Amino acid sequence: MRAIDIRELTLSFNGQNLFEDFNFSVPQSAWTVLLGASGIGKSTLLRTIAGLENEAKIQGEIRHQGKIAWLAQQDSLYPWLSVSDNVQLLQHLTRSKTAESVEKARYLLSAVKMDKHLHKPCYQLSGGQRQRVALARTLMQEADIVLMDEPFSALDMVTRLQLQDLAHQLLAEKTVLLITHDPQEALRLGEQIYVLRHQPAVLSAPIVPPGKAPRYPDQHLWTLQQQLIDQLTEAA
Ligand SMILES: Nc1ncnc2c1ncn2[C@@H]1O[C@H](COP(=O)(O)OP(=O)(O)OP(=O)(O)O)[C@@H](O)[C@H]1O
Repeated sequence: MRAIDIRELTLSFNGQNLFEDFNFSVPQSAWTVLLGASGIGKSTLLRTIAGLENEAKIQGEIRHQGKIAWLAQQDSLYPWLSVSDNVQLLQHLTRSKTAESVEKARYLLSAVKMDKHLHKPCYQLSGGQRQRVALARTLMQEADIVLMDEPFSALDMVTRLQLQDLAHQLLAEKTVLLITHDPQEALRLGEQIYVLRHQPAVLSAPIVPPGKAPRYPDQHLWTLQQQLIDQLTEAA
């Protein structure tokens, strides 16, 4: 089953086609990863899928099954709101917090190991802690599809590995489309990995790493990583 289906997408800014007759589909309940050179159009594609791209000229068909949530590199938490209220942002903004939503936020914050910080304002958190809260907020939305735009890229390596594992565990049933610049992250988490190249953008053949995610580097993954790096280098 396809969760996202893009047919014959042509998308341009100021007459320049980033995508032309572009076809792409994302299977349900799996992690699909997109890599590609800076400026190729990855974030634009994600915004287009989410219906948030207002400035491009867009033709073609974009379908998705179910509700979409978004997790980005810039966590967009409200710095002066508490951790708990950031997770209940919708309820906070619409003044519809209930005992149930408070409990659910607490449960999700415990899942991301942030329940000790429920009442802290978010400006007091580290980058890794903020991304944990952002992940809990994404989970609070109970979306079927999670679009991730480099959510771990600003983190140190150890925190990044921890959050990759956590996100993978907590989003196991979801359809995830992840954008990253990191071939190793792609190979750790992806069930299918594509590289976007050229302008207008063209998709590579999918790379399907063996075994279950999250994976740990072995000889075969190193070889696949080199393959991805070669494709990215060729595209640069
Ligand atoms: N609103 C806009 N108006 C004009 N051009 C835009 C607009 N948004 C994006 N672009 C251009 O579209 C191209 C693709 O941008 P996009 O952010 O999608 O790239 P990307 O692959 O996500 O890059 P990066 O990896 O650096 O984040 C870039 O050349 C960018 O300048």
